[in-house]
Amino acid sequence: MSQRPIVKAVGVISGTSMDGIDVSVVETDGDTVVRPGPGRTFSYPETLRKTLQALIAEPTRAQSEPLEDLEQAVTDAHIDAIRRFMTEVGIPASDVSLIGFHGQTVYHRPEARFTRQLGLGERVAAALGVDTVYRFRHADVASGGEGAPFVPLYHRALASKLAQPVMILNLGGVGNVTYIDGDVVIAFDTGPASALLDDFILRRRGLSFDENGRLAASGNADAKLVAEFMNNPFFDRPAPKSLDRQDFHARAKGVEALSDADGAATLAEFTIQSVIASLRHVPRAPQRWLVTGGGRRNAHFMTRLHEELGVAVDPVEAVGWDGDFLEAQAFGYLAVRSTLGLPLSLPTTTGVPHPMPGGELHRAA
Ligand SMILES: Nc1ncnc2c1ncn2[C@@H]1O[C@H](COP(=O)(O)OP(=O)(O)OP(=O)(O)O)[C@@H](O)[C@H]1O
Ligand SMILES: CC(=O)N[C@H]1[C@@H]2OC[C@@H](O2)[C@@H](O)[C@@H]1O[C@H](C)C(=O)O
Repeated sequence: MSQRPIVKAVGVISGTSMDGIDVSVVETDGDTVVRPGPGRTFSYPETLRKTLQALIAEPTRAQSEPLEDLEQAVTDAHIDAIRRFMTEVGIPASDVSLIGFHGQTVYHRPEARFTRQLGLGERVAAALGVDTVYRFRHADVASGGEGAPFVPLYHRALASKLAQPVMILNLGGVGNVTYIDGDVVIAFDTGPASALLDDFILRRRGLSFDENGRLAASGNADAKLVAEFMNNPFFDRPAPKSLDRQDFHARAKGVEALSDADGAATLAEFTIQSVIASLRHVPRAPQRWLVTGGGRRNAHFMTRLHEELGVAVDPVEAVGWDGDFLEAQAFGYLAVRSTLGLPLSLPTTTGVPHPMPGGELHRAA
């Protein structure tokens, strides 16, 4: 039995896809007890989303401009999302002990000990009257860690009763895996998930993603180009390792010569092969993969993964989790861990020298 009190924490994140602000809630002791609640996604105002998309395409600006107005606007969009969430699911602020506020990643360069998430924790705490934890990744990066992925300890808590080893795969803008086998937790970013494909479909068709992977499934992947993409030292680099959303964009230009369908098929295959390459960095091949993030809705990804891996590949809903809100819940869970001084990351999840606490707490008053 856990000795720690169980509290209600709201977690909020906008991922690298910038497709919306995800808010969810978890009741937890910050350790082994995790009871996920409902979640909601709220879109950024269109102009704000466009501003952010333009910003991440210009790494020098994302790295060094002060971006004060933008950071306020991003924060206010999150505050609005949390307010709407609490109203819609009927949880008053007075019932919430803590908010875990991830913010919006706009630039991530752990090798330079730098990661940037736009978001003002003190503004959230003051506006909502709830203690708020933010800046989750900073202590990790400052001590030489990758600063990502951070969801693995939440995966571990959720997966404690599943047959192991099990692999949890998040297909967001960037892909990441968590390998869990008892006390062994190995995590790392795998490569692009939907980011390259999303940007390609937007350029070619004016659509924000390839619904159900239909276009990719209708084309033929260019094997030579896929092999070229995969001929990248990143895939042999031992874990832990992490990526910026834009890391593969410059190298993926070869698809421009292809038709819409073949280009989509080629980029999708790059994602699949980069996921398969993750097996190079785990001790045993898991007999089950659980897929979370928006990419689990891409039927072409799921079919190809199953064909290549030859084992069960299921959306996380197969074990009762909600693949739209695991990341939001994770930052609620990590906020509680932060206030307890418990580690948020491990040498095997981010490469930190020792299990690393982190996050900064802003009191509501
Ligand atoms: N029905 C669908 N068919 C195909 N792809 C989909 C579908 N629904 C969502 N996606 C993909 O999922 C992406 C969003 O996934 P998700 O919300 O998990 O990303 P994120 O959390 O922003 O990213 P990250 O985990 O990298 O921070 C979309 O950009 C889209 O490419
Ligand atoms: C720096 C950053 O925001 N990284 C994201 C991104 O999106 C997926 C992958 O790359 C993962 O490493 C991370 O997000 C999740 C929430 C994580 O930290 O686990």
